[in-house]
Amino acid sequence: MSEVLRNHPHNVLREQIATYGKSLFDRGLTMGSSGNISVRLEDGGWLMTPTNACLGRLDPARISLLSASGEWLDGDKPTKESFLHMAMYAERPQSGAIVHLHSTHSVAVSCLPDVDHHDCIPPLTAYYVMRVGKLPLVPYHIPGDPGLGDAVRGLAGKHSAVLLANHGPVVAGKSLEAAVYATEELEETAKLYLLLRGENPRCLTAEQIAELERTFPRD
Ligand SMILES: O=C(CO)COP(=O)(O)O
Ligand SMILES: [Zn+2]
Repeated sequence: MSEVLRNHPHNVLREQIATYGKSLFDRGLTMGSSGNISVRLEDGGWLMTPTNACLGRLDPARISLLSASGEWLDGDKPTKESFLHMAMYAERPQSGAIVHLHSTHSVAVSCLPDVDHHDCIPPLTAYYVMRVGKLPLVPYHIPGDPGLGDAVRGLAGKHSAVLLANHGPVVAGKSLEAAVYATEELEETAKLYLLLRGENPRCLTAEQIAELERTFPRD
């Protein structure tokens, strides 16, 4: 590899995507070749995980490079949900990274018949409110369906995270670290929600939520 390529600023981001992907996969937060990760670049393009890649075994050099218009420039063929990521970024100029997983408890919630489509998980803990907030449900689409982009477009301006019905979460963050933290918080709160179903848990009050939003504003 030439010195120019070795020192390319994208390389740090490529390594980060592979490191976080492995961490998520190793902890069972997504299985097989499910899930995808993207990071927005300064020139308006993106790095995205390749389609059918295992997040636990990403080769940084083969991560897909897309132009600002979504054209595949380099690396392996990008995720079939690149348009979904791009739709979310278009609504969220403040977001620098997006993580989509098939994390078990979040997927379980996405399959429940009686979830509130405007907000699938109640405000059980402070960190859930701080990192995720309200979580709308996106109606079921086949993976890779361009209709997913349209469905997300209407929601992503107001929400940094959405839950795809019978599928899984898509979570945006200021940085890749922030998107990963929010995805982890969502998964843990989905687990708590399932543990507490039928127990009539005490949720945070509107005042407690307002205090958190004042003290720890989400991007
Ligand atoms: O989770 C996935 C589809 O919903 C994975 O798809 P890709 O392998 O194309 O990224
Ligand atoms: Zn998926």
